[in-house]
Amino acid sequence: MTGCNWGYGKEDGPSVWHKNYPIALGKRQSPVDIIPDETVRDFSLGPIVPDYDRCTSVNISNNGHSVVVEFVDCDDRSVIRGGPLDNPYRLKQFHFHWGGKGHDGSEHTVGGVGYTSELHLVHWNAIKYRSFREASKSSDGLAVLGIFLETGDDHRWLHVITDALYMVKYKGSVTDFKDFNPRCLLPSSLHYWTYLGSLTTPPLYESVTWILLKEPITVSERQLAMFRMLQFNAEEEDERMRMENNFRPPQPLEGRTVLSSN
Ligand SMILES: NS(=O)(=O)c1cc(F)ccc1F
Ligand SMILES: [Zn+2]
Repeated sequence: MTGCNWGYGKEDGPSVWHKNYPIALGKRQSPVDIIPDETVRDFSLGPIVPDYDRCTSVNISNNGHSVVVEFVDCDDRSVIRGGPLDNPYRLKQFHFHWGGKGHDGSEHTVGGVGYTSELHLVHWNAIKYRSFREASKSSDGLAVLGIFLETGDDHRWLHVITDALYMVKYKGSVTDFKDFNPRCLLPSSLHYWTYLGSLTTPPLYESVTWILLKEPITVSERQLAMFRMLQFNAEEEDERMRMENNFRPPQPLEGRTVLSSN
């Protein structure tokens, strides 16, 4: 598979991904609409424990679909454990999904209502698998911690990320991004919903244990607008396309149960 044949436009967006990625029509696809009254309280679900204090961020990049911050994942220096997870999962990267000006852009919705944006912290099961690539193809290979963003006051730490966005305006750009600890992006409560799902972009592998925090974090419209100055296209491409609405809409639950921590 050379190059990237999918996007978020009319011709290459989520409604046609199934043509090249038939798993898009599968039984454990993500995102989903979470209906709180239909979630099941599971008292055996312990707290989720993100342990990022020895994390090593490396760079920030524009991959033509989102802005991504990558971490050193050659050992267990930053992991998430507990909750529905049987093993610690290593932090690999985080990225965002967002909408257009004045429009929601989260992937998961709650009671049919979307948030302005959604942050995904992507982790992989290095106990059972030897690489992220191998884990990403395995049913218990990945754990993604999802955090909703709502608009309000400036987020005290998000500026560290938005200040770097001008350096990665175009697809394929990457720049150093050291000493960033994503702990500062977590809300105060770690209460969560969890369910078994998939990557929300091609290849859409059904390998993700989703852990969605119930409490959103607050960012300002001005901070969010900075994400929209990114572009889907590379610098040398003629067609300039603002990076926004890079989210997949909710997919059928297909009989899955969403569990609630409490
Ligand atoms: N949006 S996502 O967290 O499901 C995701 C994470 C990856 F590492 C790769 C593809 C993805 F779609
Ligand atoms: Zn994502």
